Amino acid sequence: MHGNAVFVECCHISEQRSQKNMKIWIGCDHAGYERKQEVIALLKERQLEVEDCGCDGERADYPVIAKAVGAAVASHSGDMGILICGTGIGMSIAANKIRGVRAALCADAFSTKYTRLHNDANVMCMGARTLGSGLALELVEIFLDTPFEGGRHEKRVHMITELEQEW
Ligand SMILES: O=C(CO)[C@H](O)[C@H](O)[C@H](O)COP(=O)(O)O
Repeated sequence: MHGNAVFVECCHISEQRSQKNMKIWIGCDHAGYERKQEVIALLKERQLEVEDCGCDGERADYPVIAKAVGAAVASHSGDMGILICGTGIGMSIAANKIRGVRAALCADAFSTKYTRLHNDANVMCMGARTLGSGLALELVEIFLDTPFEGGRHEKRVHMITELEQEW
């Protein structure tokens, strides 16, 4: 195999490996419970390791769940989080308060792809009352399958990390 092809192949294999080793931390409030069950089924179909941080269908306050998922993602480098509430907004506001979390509200394919490519988002937030099941599951696939592009975006993501130390 040509040197460059070997490199590309190795990157591909290591990407697959890191997907296999990666854990997905998932959580929802009462509004997102049913959608969360669908997303968990998809993740298991993809043989990903999933940790459910609640709730179990009972009424729940989204900051509590956002904290559980956000703290887990922030302390396990390479892992990712999925948070679902009514709109996804409360979850994203709360999760982004945690140092190391880059949570993105995902409601369309383009933004979902680019928040991985450009922002290296590590938590995706979705609204169960705003997105249908088909689109939500498609967005999960896009989020998981899109790598961070690096390059000029590295510096900007680093600047976000610096902001976390400053304020
Ligand atoms: O936080 C939210 C809005 O940003 C979520 O959509 C919650 O799920 C919503 O606020 C829950 O509302 P409910 O009337 O208590 O079901």
